[in-house]
Amino acid sequence: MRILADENIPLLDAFFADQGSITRLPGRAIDAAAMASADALLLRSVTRVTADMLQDSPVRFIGTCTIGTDHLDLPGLAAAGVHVASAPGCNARGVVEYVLSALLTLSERTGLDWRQRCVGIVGVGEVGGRLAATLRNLGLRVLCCDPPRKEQGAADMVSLETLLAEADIISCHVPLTRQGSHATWHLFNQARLQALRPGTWLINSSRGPVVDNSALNAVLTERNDVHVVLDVWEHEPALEPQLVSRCALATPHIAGYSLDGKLRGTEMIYQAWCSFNGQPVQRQLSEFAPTAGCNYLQLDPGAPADWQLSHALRWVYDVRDDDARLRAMLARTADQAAIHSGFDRLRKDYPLRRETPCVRISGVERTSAVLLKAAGFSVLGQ
Ligand SMILES: NC(=O)C1=CN([C@@H]2O[C@H](COP(=O)(O)OP(=O)(O)OC[C@H]3O[C@@H](n4cnc5c(N)ncnc54)[C@H](O)[C@@H]3O)[C@@H](O)[C@H]2O)C=CC1
Ligand SMILES: O=C(O)C(=O)[C@H](O)COP(=O)(O)O
Repeated sequence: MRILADENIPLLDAFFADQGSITRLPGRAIDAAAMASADALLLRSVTRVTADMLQDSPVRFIGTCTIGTDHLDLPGLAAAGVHVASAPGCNARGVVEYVLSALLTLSERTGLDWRQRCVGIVGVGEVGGRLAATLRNLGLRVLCCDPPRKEQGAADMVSLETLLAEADIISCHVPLTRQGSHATWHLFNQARLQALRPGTWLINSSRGPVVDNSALNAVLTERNDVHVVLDVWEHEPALEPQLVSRCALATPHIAGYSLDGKLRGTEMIYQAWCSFNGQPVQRQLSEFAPTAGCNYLQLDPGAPADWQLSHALRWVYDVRDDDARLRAMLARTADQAAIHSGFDRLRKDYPLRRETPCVRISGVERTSAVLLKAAGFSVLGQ
């Protein structure tokens, strides 16, 4: 069995070494020629695969260790008899922590308390659903917009127009789709961007083309009341430096880049591989990776509960660091080829980041403990 894999998949050998010979390539270098001599592909989000690209290839299994699948032509691959597996929800908690950190940062910069604002969530699946639950636990008013789920009977959904009219903060968690009645390509087009309420915070950590980037750039030229956070870009790894400079926070598609999320993605694809090949699952992530519950944060017991929450969220993940790294890269070059490689380098050399569930916090009062638990922390001794 010849396995062709993205070099950025962690624990490849631990899970797959005895399943065949593994060839590693940068994800963007995995092309039709490379696929022609592989039986299986293990990918992340940067490798596009269509049925046409596999015409000369024996590939029958594709596993993408990511939530998103828009890089794969799912109908074409299914028609060609290629089995595709993805990793739903693998890094959803990381994205939630990214959004919480962005809210905290915008709150500090604008002086507006994020916990007093109304949040509109567009796309209420693995990420959006967890974000909505966390924010509601923290006492925020949350509006949810998910027309496909509404059609399936989900209650309490609002239209996008209602959400645009009522939400102070909009966070986008839809898949990128280009066809069908709920296509999300340019869901945030010029008209909707212009219709944002004064002072709106708009966060996109789904896929770049969900927001029309050129329309956004134009709208931000006219309006400085809207605060935009972008983790994903319409033409990434290409970036429009002017748009970056107009964003309140700008990061290189790392919202879900917790170590836990990446490792979970590899394990889920290993499980799908075993199922596809009719073989038992013989390995588990816990054999190879440090388990949750290993980090401790000591908070000042006398500090106010809101401070404890902010401090703990910052300690888990601080979006300002990723924003600073992207801006520093852009300050060094205006050359697009260098920007492409700089963008990918920031992702490849991403610092270690662990998710909240592996954090235990000691030394807090009861009010703080309630708040911290609502945000997803386990609180020692409570
Ligand atoms: N920036 C990053 O690092 C990451 C980005 N993502 C992106 O986030 C997306 C969402 O992730 P999940 O929540 O796990 O996916 P999911 O599939 O669990 O949920 C997506 C939700 O969006 C809804 N939806 C589809 N079309 C819609 C529309 N037109 N308007 C409103 N809702 C619509 C679906 O019904 C579904 O409930 C992924 O597809 C991926 O592209 C995911 C993980 C990490
Ligand atoms: O899971 C997804 O969907 C994502 O967007 C991933 O976090 C992207 O990671 P890479 O595949 O680009 O490493």
